[in-house]
Amino acid sequence: MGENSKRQWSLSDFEIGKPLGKGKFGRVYVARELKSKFVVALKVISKEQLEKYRIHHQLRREMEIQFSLKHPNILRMYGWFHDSENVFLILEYAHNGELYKELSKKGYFSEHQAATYILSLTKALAYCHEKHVIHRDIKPENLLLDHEGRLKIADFGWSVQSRSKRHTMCGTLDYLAPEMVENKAHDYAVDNWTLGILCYEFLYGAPPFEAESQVDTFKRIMKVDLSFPSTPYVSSEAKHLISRLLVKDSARRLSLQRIMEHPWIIKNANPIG
Ligand SMILES: O=C(O)Cn1ncc2ncnc(NCCc3cnc(NC(=O)Nc4cccc(Cl)c4)s3)c21
Repeated sequence: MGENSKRQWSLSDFEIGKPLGKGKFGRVYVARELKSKFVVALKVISKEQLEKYRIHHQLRREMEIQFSLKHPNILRMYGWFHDSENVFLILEYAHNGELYKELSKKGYFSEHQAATYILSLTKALAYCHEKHVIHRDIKPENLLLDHEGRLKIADFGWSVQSRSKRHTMCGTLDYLAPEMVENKAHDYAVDNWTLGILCYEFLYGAPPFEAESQVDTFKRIMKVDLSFPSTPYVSSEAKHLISRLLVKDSARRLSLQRIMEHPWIIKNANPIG
């Protein structure tokens, strides 16, 4: 598929399979490219919705970003095409679906599994930051698993698309760093904060500042009101890493490089996760 990514695609090049899921702006199907038999995910986005919500520029920005990113832990976008009604994104197929379904099923992950996912995310974010791409909206809904269970950031380019089924209809605050919640200019370090949130959620099954109302979540984030339940058992190294990421002063959060070298990651993560 890679060598053809420049050619003009059309729907007749594909055999459409089962629907994978539906977002607010369209559905995703498994599809097979007829000549190469290559299996992809095809995201169908209605042009009417793009116009209605005036988000075609966001889609274009996402496409530019996704085309320049090639990393084992970032879901590939191989190409796109359109017809009179829809825009179609030709995406890498993540056979094992959404990570958060795996998290809901298991309740919480082992330290080995959590550390492996955090290491994959950290490597993907370090790659994005090298390419000056920040804040890729990393929450469990935007994380997919390939056929080998390898984590893929499937960034939807913006939060509304994130189908946050597990929270109230509008985007959840749980993953937002203080400077974002306060709507301050944010920099790369917001992703480091979110890694702390995800590490906590992978190990305990819920994000650290979850609360009944958005106002209470906001207060807990601004206070960095962090506490560790006594169960499930979590090692002190894991708690140390989380405490070094959920730091209000963005300049004092552990850098991506230091996360990769942290004892908990070195001890627990599968290096080829
Ligand atoms: O389908 C599922 O529920 C889960 N699932 N399961 C397996 C699987 N394998 C691959 N992809 C999946 N899902 C699509 C992932 C996306 C990546 N990039 C996107 N970009 C986007 O939607 N952009 C976009 C849309 C509408 C407006 C605008 Cl402005 C931008 S969607 C998969």
